[in-house]
Amino acid sequence: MAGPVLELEHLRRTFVVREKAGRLRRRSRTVEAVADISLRVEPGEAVGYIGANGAGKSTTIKMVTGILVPTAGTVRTCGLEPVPQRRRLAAEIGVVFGQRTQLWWDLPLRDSFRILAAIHRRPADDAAARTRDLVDELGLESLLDTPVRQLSLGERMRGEVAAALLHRPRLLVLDEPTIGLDMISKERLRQFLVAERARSGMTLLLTTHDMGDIERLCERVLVVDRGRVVYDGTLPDLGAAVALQRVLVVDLTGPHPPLRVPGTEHRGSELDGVRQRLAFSPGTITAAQVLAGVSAQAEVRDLTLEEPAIEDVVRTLYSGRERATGPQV
Ligand SMILES: Nc1ncnc2c1ncn2[C@@H]1O[C@H](COP(=O)(O)OP(=O)(O)OP(=O)(O)O)[C@@H](O)[C@H]1O
Repeated sequence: MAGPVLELEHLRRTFVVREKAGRLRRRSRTVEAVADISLRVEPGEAVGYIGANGAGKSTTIKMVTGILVPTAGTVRTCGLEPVPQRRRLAAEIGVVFGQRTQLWWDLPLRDSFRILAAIHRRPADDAAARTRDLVDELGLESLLDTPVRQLSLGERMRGEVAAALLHRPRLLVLDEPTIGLDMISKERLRQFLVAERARSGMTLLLTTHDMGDIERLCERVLVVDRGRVVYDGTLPDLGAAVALQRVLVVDLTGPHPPLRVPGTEHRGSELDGVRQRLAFSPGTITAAQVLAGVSAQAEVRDLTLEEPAIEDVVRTLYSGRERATGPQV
């Protein structure tokens, strides 16, 4: 089908909350979760939808997937109106909420897949072949007979992603898919998603607080703040706009004066310099070069690399806009 996968025009959603205003009185307050969002996503795009807590991401996702009715504006997902055409939409999209499950808690994974294939009315042989492929690619074979409640978080998330893709949706919506996962599980899921996109050409919409997810999976980034899109572009351009920095944390074998490595900024020492933090911009110098610079001066016992926090990205971006154009209200 031609046309955009997502088309949002002046989308708005408010909530009325009742709160205490004295001992007996209560008053209503309107929360503007999504203030005014317009955007288009074309087939095959991979879009990261990021922002601080409470920025309006989940509310947008809920309107896009037909869980919430907009207060104003329009939303079309795969050419459909999500709420009135929810059944047709279910055939076009797959959704994974990192904090919720679409699997049957007490049933073995295998049975959840069977039920979902039946719900989507897939022909038996097609459903079996598709399930086999996904089980294979996501390494779920040995888990098929395990009840979902006994799976680890990483295993369950792989099951959730398989369940969302069984009916070959055109759009996969992932809301915090890697939350709480260890590095290995995150990487495994990301690798699968990269490969699956290359195979199927599906469109991806992803919310996350993990910049690693964005880096690996998304070509386009939308930053939302207080219910509005404040940035729409590539991650490298976002990095240039807010000088996204990473921090290399090194533990040395003994006390050491502050390290001076060209191209980095010393961000502090602890325990007489046993632990030191060096900030750098990945566009200017690589982590390996920073490490080489440190190793030339001191013996490194351990190291970690800190990704920039999305909250910092948004804060920097927003304060930059306020300085440049005045507050956006
Ligand atoms: N059902 C609701 N009733 C009242 N207020 C709500 C409701 N859902 C969301 N909100 C409010 O709307 C705002 C946006 O919430 P939303 O969940 O969309 O943010 P988010 O960007 O997804 O945040 P997070 O990263 O924490 O998940 C918040 O202030 C939230 O408290």
